[in-house]
Amino acid sequence: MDVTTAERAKLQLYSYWRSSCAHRVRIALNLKGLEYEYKAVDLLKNEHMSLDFEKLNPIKYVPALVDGDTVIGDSFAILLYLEEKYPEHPLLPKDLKKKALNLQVASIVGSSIQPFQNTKILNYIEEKFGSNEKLPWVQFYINDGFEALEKLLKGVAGKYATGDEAQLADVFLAPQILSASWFQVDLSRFPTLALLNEAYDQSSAFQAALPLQQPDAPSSS
Ligand SMILES: N[C@@H](CCC(=O)N[C@@H](CS)C(=O)NCC(=O)O)C(=O)O
Repeated sequence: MDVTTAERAKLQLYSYWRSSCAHRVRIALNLKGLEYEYKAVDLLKNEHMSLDFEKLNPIKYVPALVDGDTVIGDSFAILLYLEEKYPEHPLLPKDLKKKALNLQVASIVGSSIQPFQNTKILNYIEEKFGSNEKLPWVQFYINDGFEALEKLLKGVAGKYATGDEAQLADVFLAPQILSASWFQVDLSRFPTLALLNEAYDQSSAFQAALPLQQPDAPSSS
């Protein structure tokens, strides 16, 4: 379905600058050339726990997307929605094998890496086992996931993860590789991922989605 410019103006993204899940959606919106209103949700002030935010996403996580009368919580659901409604710059290739690979990469990041580095779980680890256990915990899950991703993408990746266009896999990988650096993960162990990261650094759609470029990032407040 083609969508008019007036309808596009309705997009609102509830985001937190440092959230890797919101970062995914920002990249996709930029790749698709969709304008959106940035609605900052301060996780440090627990704004995601408010009753107002709960109406947007009952599980109380960012991101959430509002498109007219459609409200979607969860980055995966948002990305698949955007993909169907706004087909420009497709994130999923027609080739079934490549499509499955994109979904597999997205799922590894979204289900087998990122949930283990979430604030909620890190607070729990700290409370139960002490603050020293947090970093090795996160590093274990990132390294474990990155080993799988490296095996999957080695020899398959082009400029981007599954070819020469940025697709869903890249939308998930770029924020995860960035947050791995926050947790001092050594990317040189993963040469394919390191090369992809260089491509992300050179893309304006990826650059504009970076945490420090967001209106709620500390340097811009
Ligand atoms: N599966 C969800 C996960 C969302 C999620 O974990 N969001 C994080 C930021 S990346 C969050 O809101 N964390 C708040 C908390 O842990 O309390 C998605 O992909 O949107």
